[in-house]
Amino acid sequence: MSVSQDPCAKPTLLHPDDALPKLLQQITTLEATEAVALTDALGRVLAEDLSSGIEMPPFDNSGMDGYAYRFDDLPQTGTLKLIGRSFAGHPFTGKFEPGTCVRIMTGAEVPAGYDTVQMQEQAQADGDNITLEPCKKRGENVRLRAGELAIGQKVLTRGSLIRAAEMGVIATIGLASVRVYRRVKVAFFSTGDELRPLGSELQPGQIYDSNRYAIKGLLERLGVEWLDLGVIKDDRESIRHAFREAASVADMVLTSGGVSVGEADFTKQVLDEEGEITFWKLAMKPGKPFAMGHIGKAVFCGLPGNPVSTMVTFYKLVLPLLHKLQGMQPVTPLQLQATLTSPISKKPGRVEYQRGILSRNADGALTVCTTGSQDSSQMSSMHSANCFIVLEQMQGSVAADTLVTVEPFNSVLC
Ligand SMILES: Nc1nc2c(c(=O)[nH]1)N[C@H]1C(S)=C(S)[C@@H](COP(=O)(O)OP(=O)(O)OC[C@H]3O[C@@H](n4cnc5c(N)ncnc54)[C@H](O)[C@@H]3O)O[C@H]1N2
Ligand code: MOO
Repeated sequence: MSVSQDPCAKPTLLHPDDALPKLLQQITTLEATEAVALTDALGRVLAEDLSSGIEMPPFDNSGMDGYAYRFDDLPQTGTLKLIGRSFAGHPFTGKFEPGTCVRIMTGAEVPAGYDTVQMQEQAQADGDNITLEPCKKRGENVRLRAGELAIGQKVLTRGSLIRAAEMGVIATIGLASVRVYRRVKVAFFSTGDELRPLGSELQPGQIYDSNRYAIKGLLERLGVEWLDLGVIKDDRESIRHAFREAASVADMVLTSGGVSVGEADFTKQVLDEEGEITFWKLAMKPGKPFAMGHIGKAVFCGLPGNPVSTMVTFYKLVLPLLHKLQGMQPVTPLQLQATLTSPISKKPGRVEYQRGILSRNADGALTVCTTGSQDSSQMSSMHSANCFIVLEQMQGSVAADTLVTVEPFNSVLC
């Protein structure tokens, strides 16, 4: 039995994995950088390599609340004489003496001469006489000076996204400010005479403009600066005006709708006149009519109007472009294998990013099912998903119990 081909697939259309490097070649990272206080750096991209100017930890310190002692003094003695205390921020000021110990707290400096810490649960105190269960090895419960970082050791590289962990790393080495790339500016608008603002009453043939809100959500998650130009009528001059305004302020102009072949699909046509379309259509579903180019100094990305196509092309194509524009190191999506719990219907021809729900079954194995109808007009299929099920270009339908590739959503979509 012959398998019918996806009628939207053409042999000339590129696989998204082959298209992406070509799209990325058209992106030049922003040159401008700025110094920001660490408190304002979350979500920004580091524009410099960072090396540590200090040793971390800066002194030998205890990993437990207990007693610091010299390893060689036990087990011969068993009982040691307590001669002082070392608390975090209040080091012991006395001098080491053989056969003694010092009461010590977690993070407090291990005084010179002592090399091991026994936790207090393994100790018995009788006044100043401390009987310790000997530690198994020298250095137990001691965090050595420079054990984590030496002076000059690189801690973060240029292009790192500053998340909570990087905030912590930067603070660890004592930097109150860092140099980051300036924020990318993105202007976006929706096109379509059928689109109505939220809160208005729908007349026959009209729908609400949902894509602009999804795009705004994606851009906010990314931490870029954005300008929402609203809904633009399916009219050449209105679209032309919107393009000019967007390109005058933004590094990237994003549109939704009007990139297919319909008679009112003016986005691509106007951009052809005002700038240049350098790429159009690829072998992916949803998202085939994605267009890219430039207008003035701004990069142009034309997202297909079907709501799911808008979100998927943003996530799979625009996101890596924005990452490069803002200087971020490329991110390779995490892919896992999971067992499909119900069959999937697919025609060979395009790579499909079906919306999936990834979970673990009672045996702890990863399983996945689709969110139901995969029509690209149904935004709700994105809402209930937590991953894409990635089905390769020439693959046909997939039976239940087959292992499939899944890509869990990252924080931009979650
Ligand atoms: N003859 C062909 N028709 C279509 C093709 C094709 O190759 N040949 N491609 C189909 C594919 S695939 C897609 S995806 C869509 C993309 O079309 P456009 O980018 O031109 O988008 P529109 O025609 O303007 O709208 C498509 C669809 O999406 C709804 N829409 C548009 N904008 C919004 C919005 N902001 N919020 C909510 N919904 C929106 C619009 O009402 C349409 O239903 O073309 C196929 N057609
Ligand atoms: O690619 Mo369209 O995005 O199939 O709906």
